[in-house]
Amino acid sequence: MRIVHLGLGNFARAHQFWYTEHAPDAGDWGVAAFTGRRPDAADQLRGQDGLYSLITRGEDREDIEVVSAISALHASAEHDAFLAHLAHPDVRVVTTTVTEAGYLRGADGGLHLGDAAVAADLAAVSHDRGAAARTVPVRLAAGLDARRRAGAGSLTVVPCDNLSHNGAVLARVVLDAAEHIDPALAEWIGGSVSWVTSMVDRITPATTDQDRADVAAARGYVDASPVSTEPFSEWVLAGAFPGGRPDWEAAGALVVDDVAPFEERKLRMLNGAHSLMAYGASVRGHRTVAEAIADPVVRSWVEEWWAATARHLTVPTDDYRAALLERFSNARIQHLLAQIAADGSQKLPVRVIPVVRAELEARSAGADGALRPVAAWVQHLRGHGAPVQDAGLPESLVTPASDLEDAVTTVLRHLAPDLAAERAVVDRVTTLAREIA
Ligand SMILES: NC(=O)c1ccc[n+]([C@@H]2O[C@H](COP(=O)([O-])OP(=O)(O)OC[C@H]3O[C@@H](n4cnc5c(N)ncnc54)[C@H](O)[C@@H]3O)[C@@H](O)[C@H]2O)c1
Ligand SMILES: O=P(O)(O)OC[C@@H](O)[C@@H](O)[C@H](O)[C@H](O)CO
Repeated sequence: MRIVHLGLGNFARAHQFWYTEHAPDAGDWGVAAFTGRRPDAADQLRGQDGLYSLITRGEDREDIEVVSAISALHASAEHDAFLAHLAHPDVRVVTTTVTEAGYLRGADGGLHLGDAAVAADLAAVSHDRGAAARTVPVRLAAGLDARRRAGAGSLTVVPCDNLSHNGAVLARVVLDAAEHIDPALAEWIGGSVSWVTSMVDRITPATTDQDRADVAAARGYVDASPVSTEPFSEWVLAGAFPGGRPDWEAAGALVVDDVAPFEERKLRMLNGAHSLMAYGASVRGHRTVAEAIADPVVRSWVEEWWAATARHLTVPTDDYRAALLERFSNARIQHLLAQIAADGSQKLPVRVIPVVRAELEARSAGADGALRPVAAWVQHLRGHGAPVQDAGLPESLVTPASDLEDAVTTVLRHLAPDLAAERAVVDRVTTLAREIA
């Protein structure tokens, strides 16, 4: 085993594990996969030796393949096993898919020291290096400490969540944790750990009973935990791998000097449109992305959002937009808006607000395409459409004011205080919110 993965979810199984499976040197690697929080995913896959069926659903054909990249399965609570893997010199790469919320950043981008779980983990690990830690930044810092003490050598960490500059983001929170535990650990990490930034893309919904039934019907075996995904897949990485890596490029990954232009386009155009639909289209009674994009009103909102984002990107967007429309319209992918709606407080500030600012700066009259996702989020927080699931939501936004304009002001104050002070912006968001619900 030479890769350790944190956050055994569907996306890792459709994406990073798939690339590892299809690398020509796959046999030299193998993944020790840990769940992010609950043990369920490991329990389910243990019953089938880590094997699972990947269903690729295109508009007009479906394929099923069995992926065998997982070599060991662990629940997140198996902290001793995590420390042992990280202390082993064979392990060269750590990957993560723990959602945006799992990085536990504070307002300044550093580790959220005020978070109760972070504080408890730091206290425990500072006192006893082997103590169980639950939060990702402290788990990783503790694992790196085990590696340092074992003299197991350098390591590369590759975050695979939808976050801009995810390598730097993860480095910062882990280094903050390390500094707190032992400044010498932070110094060792600075010299021995490489943080790779990666842009990941493959639409992968949660598993349904239909997925299980489809595998049983097509293959004649029971898979408790298949994954269904789309044919499209992209992985763009930048950074050093001093200890080596699978030949992911041979499986289609792209290694570049700068991920930023790919990342910005994807996060804004794809994930931004997803967020807009999750909040705005669920209010109109739609359940899935395919249903939402088939609604001409929603489609016009998405087109307007794309036009706003495209005006401020440095890479071409025409083909990308056309491909996105096709991907969103793939009705065989049952991507639930309620799933995408989670954790908006982590997403809007990075996906939507920069576009709002750029639009307001560039076009003094109106910026509806960029402001609509904010208006839709306000209505979501007020109880319209998909249910709110957002552990990081600040107290002030849990129950926004019943008066719409007051709610808009409160939300804007949180997202961009300067904009909350601009009458024209508050009025426009209020009008757009009224049109949505
Ligand atoms: N599903 C997709 O289409 C897709 C595509 C690109 C990127 N991603 C990225 O992958 C992430 C996971 O998506 P998924 O489809 O695998 O979801 P999933 O629900 O199947 O898995 C989520 C994983 O994250 C872990 N997790 C959740 N919150 C955590 C926390 N606070 N701390 C530690 N671990 C935590 C869970 O335990 C689980 O292992 C997304 O949030 C996104 O950043 C997903
Ligand atoms: O939780 P998010 O918003 O980061 O992601 C939800 C979906 O937009 C996301 O999973 C996309 O399907 C994915 O990013 C496609 O590559």
